[in-house]
Amino acid sequence: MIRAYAIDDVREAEAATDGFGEGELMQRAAAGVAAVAAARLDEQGGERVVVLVGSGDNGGDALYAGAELANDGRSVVAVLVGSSAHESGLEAARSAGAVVAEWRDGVPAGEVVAALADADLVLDGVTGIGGRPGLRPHLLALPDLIGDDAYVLAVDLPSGTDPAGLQRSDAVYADETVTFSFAKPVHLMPPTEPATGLLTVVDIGVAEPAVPAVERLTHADLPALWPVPGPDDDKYSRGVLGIVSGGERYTGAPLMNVTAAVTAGVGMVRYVGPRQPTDLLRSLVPECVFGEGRVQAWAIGSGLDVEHADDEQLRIAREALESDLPVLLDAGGLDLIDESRSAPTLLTPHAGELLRLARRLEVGDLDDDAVRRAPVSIARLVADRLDATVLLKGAVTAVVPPSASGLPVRTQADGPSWLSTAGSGDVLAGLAGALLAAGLSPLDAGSLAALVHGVAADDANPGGPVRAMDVAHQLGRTVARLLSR
Ligand SMILES: NC(=O)C1=CN([C@@H]2O[C@H](COP(=O)(O)OP(=O)(O)OC[C@H]3O[C@@H](n4cnc5c(N)ncnc54)[C@H](O)[C@@H]3O)[C@@H](O)[C@H]2O)[C@@H](O)CC1
Ligand SMILES: Nc1ncnc2c1ncn2[C@@H]1O[C@H](COP(=O)(O)OP(=O)(O)O)[C@@H](O)[C@H]1O
Repeated sequence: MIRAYAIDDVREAEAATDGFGEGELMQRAAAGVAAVAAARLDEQGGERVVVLVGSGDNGGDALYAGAELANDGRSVVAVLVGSSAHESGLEAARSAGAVVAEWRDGVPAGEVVAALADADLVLDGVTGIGGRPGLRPHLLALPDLIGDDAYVLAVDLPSGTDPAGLQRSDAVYADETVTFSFAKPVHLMPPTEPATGLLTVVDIGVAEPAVPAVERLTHADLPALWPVPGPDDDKYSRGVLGIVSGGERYTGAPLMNVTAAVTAGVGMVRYVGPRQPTDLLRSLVPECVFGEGRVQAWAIGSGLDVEHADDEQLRIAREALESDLPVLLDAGGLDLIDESRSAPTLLTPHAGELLRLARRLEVGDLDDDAVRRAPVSIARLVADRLDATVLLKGAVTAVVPPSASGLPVRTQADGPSWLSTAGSGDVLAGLAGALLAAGLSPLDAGSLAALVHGVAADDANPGGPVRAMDVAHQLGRTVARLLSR
């Protein structure tokens, strides 16, 4: 498990660390950054370094790291971009032979433009965990001034990104980010992770705070969470999943749901739907059984058009929502909920579905861009209103439990972009539903399903396009591979 901690808790942990007062932590941080920078320069055979220096301690780290690189004989230009700069760091960089330039406002001088264009490595120390989201107006041009061949190494976080990872903003996009002692939310959250690049954690001796704000499952977490059957299990004890999905119009969604659940090893699937998808399932997924019966969880809504749905589907879906069984609601099924349930509930919208749901629930005054700007915050508003866990799909999928649970957000970024293809959300719903039926909590079922779904997409066709049905067919082999690690 990768864990990231809220910024206030990070500050508290730093303040409680021995040596905090004497700037010792900054020296350790700078030494870690300099070591990574030197390694990357050696790998590329480069030696021209530009250090971007903001007004806070992040700029101090970058200056001391720049001083070490200059002492090692690299050519270093320190560009001061804030209203002030860390004094002793600046002194160290100057004494080591770094050239110091200023770009505090307006357009940069020619020497700054040339240094950025020619740099082999840009050390980004404009903002750290004390930064406000966004780049100052004069720095908006910065990303375009950095040469295409430069390796951008961010100190603690890519400048401009929201340290809490909640808001999307203008930012530097790094190839790699060196952070200290443990991850911060910015490195794992949907709007900010893409700017982080490779994440390298350097231990500077700060102890991990007690409670994480964000978690990420890794492959190594799967064996402890995956429901592996024992000799006393039968199909009922392993979990029966009821699926209400599809219709005469969307006949494919039930095929993806059911195939995914069956391939992932559910005890049994009972499908409820009209004639055509039922006939298709009878011939294509013979393991499936049909009609009502006892289940341990429901997955409702993939390819379900509530306005034109078959009466029996709607009746059973409504009864499921009133029951004390776990329910997953996907796609059209999200139209069926408007108040909290007493049983575990997992909602699996993509961004458009989340916006529609949030507007229907009137959780805030939301413009069209609201979910793109602050995805996890909107998911949280819905989670709190419905006392449900919201799994917001995307390149970085966030599984957001209600605040009252006290549980951290989980985010997963395991799938290739090839996974953004029609039907892949239906596969995820069947897979997560199978895990709910096996007794996992919405947070575990959602995050584990997102992990396996993403890894299976890559396993199905490494490095190339993948169709949703191939992801569904791959799930069992991927689970076996991860269990045998
Ligand atoms: N506190 C500690 O013990 C340690 C801190 N370290 C470093 O210190 C950093 C935190 O330092 P600070 O609290 O000074 O925070 P920052 O370095 O993020 O600087 C905050 C200052 O930057 C300016 N600023 C804020 N938002 C800005 C924006 N969007 N654009 C331009 N300038 C902006 C403001 O003047 C603000 O006061 C960490 O990220 C890490 O790099 C490390 O030295 C390790 C130890
Ligand atoms: N750029 C991306 N990289 C990786 N995975 C992605 C990306 N975009 C979307 N996904 C994943 O693809 C799936 C798409 O689901 P969804 O939009 O519901 O599709 P559908 O409704 O067609 O089944 C989700 O699991 C989502 O997390």
